Amino acid sequence: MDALPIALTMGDPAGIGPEIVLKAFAQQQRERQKRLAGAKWLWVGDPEVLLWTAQQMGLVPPKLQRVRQAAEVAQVADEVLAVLPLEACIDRHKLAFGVADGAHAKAVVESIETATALAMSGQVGGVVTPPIHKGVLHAGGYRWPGHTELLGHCTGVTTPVMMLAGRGLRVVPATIHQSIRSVPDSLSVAKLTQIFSVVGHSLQQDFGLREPRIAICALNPHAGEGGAFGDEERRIIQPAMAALMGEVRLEGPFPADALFSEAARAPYGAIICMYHDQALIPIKMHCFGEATNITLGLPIIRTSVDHGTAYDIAGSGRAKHGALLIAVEQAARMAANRRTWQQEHP
Ligand SMILES: NC(=O)C1=CN([C@@H]2O[C@H](COP(=O)(O)OP(=O)(O)OC[C@H]3O[C@@H](n4cnc5c(N)ncnc54)[C@H](O)[C@@H]3O)[C@@H](O)[C@H]2O)C=CC1
Ligand SMILES: NCC(=O)COP(=O)(O)O
Repeated sequence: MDALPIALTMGDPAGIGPEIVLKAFAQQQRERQKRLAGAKWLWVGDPEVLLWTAQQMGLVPPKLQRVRQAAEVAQVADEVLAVLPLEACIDRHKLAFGVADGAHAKAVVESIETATALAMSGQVGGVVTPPIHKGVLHAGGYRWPGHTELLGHCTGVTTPVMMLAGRGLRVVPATIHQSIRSVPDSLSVAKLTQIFSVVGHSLQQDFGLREPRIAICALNPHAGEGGAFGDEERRIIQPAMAALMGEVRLEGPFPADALFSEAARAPYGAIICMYHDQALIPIKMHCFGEATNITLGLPIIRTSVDHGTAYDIAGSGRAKHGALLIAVEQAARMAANRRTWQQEHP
């Protein structure tokens, strides 16, 4: 068993996050012996949210034990969920499933910041984040569109990189939460070079691939067809690839529509895409509910589910929790891989 617990953040209290934590923790307990890492969980959030969710949904309320620091988790019994409460609270009398409420943003952000600080100081092995609602953060006055950008801020990393991985496919959007209109202007040689380098390093360090090959998607249809409709491939993507020649095995830029057949993608450890949907549509078609959202390039391990807050089904009991269990296992596996890598590359 990993000595360090995995921190789970609170996520959006009005979405399906608390429900999938309750269901996943119960399953994790039932299958404790066979589950990969067996790391203990530390839920960082307002305990009232879990109790309220269980009560509203008629679920057996979990046994919770409040702790003041991560080191206490080792003493918490296996069948009990350790909880690190926040300073900011959620008003359970105003909490309603499926309602985006900017008043929750402070606690949502504090949970992520606290868990990240625990990981930065080596008190937890990684951070797993149930979904947040980006509109809630925005309404609460926060400028980060999502976890990825907030985690970059908390860890002092200027280019945090999003990856979604599942059933043998790993995709990376080079641009994330921004308008499609703004995508071409925000691609630069420097930015892509940084992302390509982060992905190459992470495939070795976190995923244990020795000499990963990485496919790069073009931005334009048919990779611009020799400049007939778009020249970002020639002006930006190719020079970024050239800058890493001999360091990272990059191939492309390929027309994106041709890359996602099983045969085309088979040789690659990851496919780097130029914008959010170019990456996320194929992975969600491939294995929605089983993929993990991972932030690369951070000094800590962070994984998440591949889905959002699902307000449309929050409170109905229909939320599937499999992606959360997979995300926890992925975090534990990455932490182990990273430790091995660091021992071999002091
Ligand atoms: N990791 C994160 O924090 C993520 C947050 N989001 C945020 O979530 C909010 C809602 O996003 P949507 O685009 O509506 O995507 P969504 O993933 O929340 O929902 C899309 C569809 O999938 C269903 N679904 C999602 N998760 C499910 C589960 N575990 N079990 C059963 N059905 C499930 C929903 O009911 C809905 O029909 C947005 O604010 C978005 O930004 C979206 C993706 C990831
Ligand atoms: N579409 C993925 C997503 O929105 C998750 O973003 P993040 O909160 O992990 O940055």
